[in-house]
Amino acid sequence: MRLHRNLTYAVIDSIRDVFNEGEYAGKAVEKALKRDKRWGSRDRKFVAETIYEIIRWKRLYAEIAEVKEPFDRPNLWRIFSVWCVLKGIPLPDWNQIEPTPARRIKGRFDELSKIRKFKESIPDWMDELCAKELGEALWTKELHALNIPAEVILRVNTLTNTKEQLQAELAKDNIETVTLPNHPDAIKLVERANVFQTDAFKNGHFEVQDASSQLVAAYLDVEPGMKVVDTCAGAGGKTLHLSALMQNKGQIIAMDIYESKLRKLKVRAKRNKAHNIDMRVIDSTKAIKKLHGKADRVLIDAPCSGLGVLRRNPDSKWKLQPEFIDRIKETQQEILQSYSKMLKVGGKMVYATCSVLPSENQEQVALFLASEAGKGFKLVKDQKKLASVSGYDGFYMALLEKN
Ligand SMILES: C[S@@+](CC[C@H](N)C(=O)[O-])C[C@H]1O[C@@H](n2cnc3c(N)ncnc32)[C@H](O)[C@@H]1O
Repeated sequence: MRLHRNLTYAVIDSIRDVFNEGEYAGKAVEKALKRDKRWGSRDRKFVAETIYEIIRWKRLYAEIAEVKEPFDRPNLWRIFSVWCVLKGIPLPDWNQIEPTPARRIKGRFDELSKIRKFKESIPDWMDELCAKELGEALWTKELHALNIPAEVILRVNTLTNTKEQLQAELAKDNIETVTLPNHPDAIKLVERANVFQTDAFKNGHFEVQDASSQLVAAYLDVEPGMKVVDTCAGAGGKTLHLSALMQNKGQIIAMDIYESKLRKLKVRAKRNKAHNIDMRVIDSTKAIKKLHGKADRVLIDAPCSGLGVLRRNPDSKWKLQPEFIDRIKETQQEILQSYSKMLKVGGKMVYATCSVLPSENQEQVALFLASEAGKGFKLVKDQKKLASVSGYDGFYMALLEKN
């Protein structure tokens, strides 16, 4: 493989923005890909994948390169050289690149690979917290799985087409897909492709959604005609799935504290031809009180650490802080206590997160059930999805019933 200067400069600028300026990886990649319209699909793939890889392995590469943050430009190039050598790419003879014997880099790699926090490239605090909660053996396996880039999985929008129709339509664009056992609405891309440019996407025939995430709406056991409150709807990944499961019948009230996210949901709902969704911003407790005892189903897709989705958000390893996790756990319990009141007697509620930490998952549910607000609720079932077991994102979901 021969490295191209312009593509490499785009990578260097992007990792600088993520590491030094706090830019989100997704945003940095988006910006990098806009730099040159002449780049072909292989160039774009190189830029996007290299940025994500260097972000994922930041600690390991920086340790090998013996550089410390904040990284100045020569240090970013040293990190890039480590990436090249470990990929088996000959270092080009450019003036930014110092001649470094590959032997030395490989030697440091072998040495550091004996220590999990370096081998898997993760901050000390995160490694310690997760090992404490999951146990050393399970965490070692899970962390390894969370460092494997996620495949692209789609959820067919059954309001507009069938899985077979979608597969055939994508095949015409040379996008090959396979179905996934136990995930009725999911198909997986055999090879990564920009699905957002397809007519199938523009016509609302699918959404990109991980297989574990697709289990959540189905877990709520909705039926057409019900009144369903999606309390932490965000941009509506699960709201849209609920709408399809309800065959566009009944009412979904999609709530969030951020209006900007609900605005994105509005655009997606239009594209998906999902017509049974009302959006409501939670700007005071009034919005919740109005719905006390009214919902057949309540979904709490709670804000969380996101430790189950590190495969697609590797920059979270560097952005997350332990204090944030402490705060978010308090929010999760407050949400459970308050939003559960919207459920009717006889109704069902799902509490879900994309975290693998028991303290955000089953322990939150246990705390809720033992509290005053949890009286009358019972746990029907729960599922802990681990990337190391399923190959998909880490998720938790609990189904509760109110008697
Ligand atoms: C895991 S994300 C939701 C993802 C979304 N359900 C989906 O499937 O695309 C959690 C959401 O909770 C929202 N949130 C945070 N605190 C909240 C609160 N106190 N009440 C309601 N929503 C909240 C966040 O803005 C975020 O959109």
